Amino acid sequence: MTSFPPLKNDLLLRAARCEKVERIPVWAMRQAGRYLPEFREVRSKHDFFTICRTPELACEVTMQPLRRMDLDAAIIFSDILVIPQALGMTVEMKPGKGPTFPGPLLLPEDIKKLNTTPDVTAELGYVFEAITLTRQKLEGKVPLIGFSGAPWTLMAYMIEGQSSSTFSKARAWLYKYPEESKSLLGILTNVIIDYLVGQVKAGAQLLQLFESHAGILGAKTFNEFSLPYLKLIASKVKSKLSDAGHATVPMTVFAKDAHYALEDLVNTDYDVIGLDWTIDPIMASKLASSKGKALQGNLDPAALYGSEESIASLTKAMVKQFGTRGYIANLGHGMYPDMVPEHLKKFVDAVHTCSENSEN
Ligand SMILES: Cc1c2[nH]c(c1CCC(=O)O)Cc1[nH]c(c(CCC(=O)O)c1C)Cc1[nH]c(c(CCC(=O)O)c1C)Cc1[nH]c(c(CCC(=O)O)c1C)C2
Repeated sequence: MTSFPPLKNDLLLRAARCEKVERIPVWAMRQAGRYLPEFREVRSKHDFFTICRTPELACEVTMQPLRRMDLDAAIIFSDILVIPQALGMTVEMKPGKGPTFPGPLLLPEDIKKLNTTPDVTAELGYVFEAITLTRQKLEGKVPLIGFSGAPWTLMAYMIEGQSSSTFSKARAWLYKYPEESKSLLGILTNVIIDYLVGQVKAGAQLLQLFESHAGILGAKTFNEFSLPYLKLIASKVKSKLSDAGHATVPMTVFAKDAHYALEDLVNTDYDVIGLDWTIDPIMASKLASSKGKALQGNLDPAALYGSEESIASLTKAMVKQFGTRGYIANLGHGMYPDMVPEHLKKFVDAVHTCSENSEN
């Protein structure tokens, strides 16, 4: 096992375990990326997936936001779509269009064309290397978050072939081919489990699952095609790490727009439930605290388009609603590319100022 510099700021990990904190930890989804001029500079010289596949470049862009603001976590620079690539699919990142699959899954027979049991270290070892390098480079400043897309969200892109407001092709599979859909979700689940275990062994200190397209499912389809796989991932990642004699790490599930599933998610093995901005903090806090779960979120990212004064007052109001125990401040979704870094800094500073010395 690689040894790393000791962690100097463990606020995120303590909050994730609902332990006492001196102040509330804060980070932002998509904190590394296109809204930062220094990222655009790197991106102007390299293809998106080349950055992901080159540990020095991935490490550099992971560190960029930390140089600008007092974030309490780093998140490894990568993308959820590296898993479809590991299964043998081609994914291109087209500027202005986002991810594109030239050969999406059209019919269940296409599943047979996938490499359904990839050697995760051979295919995704570059992510593990980037994590190990970044842990060294962080020098224990803050914890490093690893992540993966959740099975349904990955399946949605693999069938749709690109982003979509309805993902109607992917949703059609759930009704036309329910059994084949479950078999694809099972294939993805197995790969995700090994991928996340590998990330922890490489140095990730918390794991986040992005079920970014939970909102296009309903309560019934979520219960059938998302929740069972999310549950399996949390329990298996933890048991596999324990069986390997490795310490487990806290796990966060972010099922965007799955307001209908909050109670179910609180009853899983995830330690932290990520909330989008449509969820009422007080209602969510009552649910989560009764089960000893932490919450993460949930300022509307669009609030960062407002004035610095309004960012500070909205942040203060949000922190007051969530309380200080078992809470990680974040946005309710990722940064948008046209945002100004100074406004994210204002959000981060506002969390610090209004939560310092909070005792509970
Ligand atoms: C965690 C993460 C992701 N992508 C990137 C990161 C690392 C950066 C960070 O968080 O700091 C870099 C990351 N990923 C991408 C970019 C921009 C690409 C470029 O530079 O051209 C960056 C910086 C490309 C990408 N990749 C994806 C999209 C969204 C497409 C859609 O709207 O449907 C896009 C635009 C898929 C994707 N990728 C990711 C998600 C889950 C989070 C979310 O819901 O936003 C999703 C859905 C996760």
